[in-house]
Amino acid sequence: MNKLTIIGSGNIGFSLAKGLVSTGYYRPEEIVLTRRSIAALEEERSLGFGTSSNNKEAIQGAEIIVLSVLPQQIKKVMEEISGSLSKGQLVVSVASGVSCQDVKAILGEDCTVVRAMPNTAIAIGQSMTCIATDNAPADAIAKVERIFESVGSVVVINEDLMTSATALCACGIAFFLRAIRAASQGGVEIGFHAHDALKMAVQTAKGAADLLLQTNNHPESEIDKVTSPKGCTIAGLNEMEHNGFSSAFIKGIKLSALKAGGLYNE
Ligand SMILES: NC(=O)C1=CN([C@@H]2O[C@H](COP(=O)(O)OP(=O)(O)OC[C@H]3O[C@@H](n4cnc5c(N)ncnc54)[C@H](OP(=O)(O)O)[C@@H]3O)[C@@H](O)[C@H]2O)C=CC1
Ligand SMILES: O=C(O)[C@@H]1CCC=N1
Repeated sequence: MNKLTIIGSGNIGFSLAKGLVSTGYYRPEEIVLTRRSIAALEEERSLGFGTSSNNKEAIQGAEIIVLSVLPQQIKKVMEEISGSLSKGQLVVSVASGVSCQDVKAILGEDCTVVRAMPNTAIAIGQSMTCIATDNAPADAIAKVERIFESVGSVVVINEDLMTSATALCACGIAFFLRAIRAASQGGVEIGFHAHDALKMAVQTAKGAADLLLQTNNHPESEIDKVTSPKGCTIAGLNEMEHNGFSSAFIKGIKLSALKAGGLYNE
């Protein structure tokens, strides 16, 4: 019997499955992944996962069902599986902008629903995942927490902050990746070959993140250590700020949060 069925083996569903297997939390044969076409699940099959294009069959006997389709696709999926759920099955939705109440409106008010908002670093066990629920029992939340803690860090938050979590953490991966790309492009302009510039930018970004994780210091206190008086760092930093660096980041995060909240009813 499978323990976990992931409906929607796309970017995040498949990443979640791979992450959970690579950290040893589940064995591949304990996870079933679905898509609308069985032919599209070849890679999943080759890795030993169960695969199916029949969502109703795929959820039979599963302890946990993860809904990992687009917000625009989830209604159809929920309507399809509604009525096939068994008592005690836990539903975890990773869909942006879909509330626990939206899920229960279709799957039934007595359904236990927990929302999770991971990011794609889940594939390598480095996700920042936010978890929320309206009224799932503590043991259900703890179960979901343990799963996502095996593939990164977890914060349990109020459900009304889930769209904000989407912007900061799930979309956030893309924002930091773009910042790294921009740094490497700057590196090329000042003399490095692209592959060296990218390697340097990536390791520098990793060092910055690890500094904060390991010291718990505020970013600005670490910045103070880099910015020599009349030096080149403060000159570059201030030039970036004059061009709206922090402002652009903040505005982007605010717009993403706004957009995330409206995806279900688009
Ligand atoms: N990508 C990310 O970084 C993150 C995404 N999310 C959320 O996760 C959800 C999935 O996003 P993402 O993985 O990027 O999207 P994808 O489009 O990559 O994945 C969705 C998957 O669902 C499958 N699918 C669609 N309809 C059905 C169906 N009826 N039955 C079974 N499978 C179906 C699609 O396959 P096919 O078309 O072959 O059926 C596809 O593989 C979204 O709600 C998103 O908001 C949350 C956090 C991060
Ligand atoms: O862009 C999106 O809508 C999804 C949700 C969070 C990350 N990717």
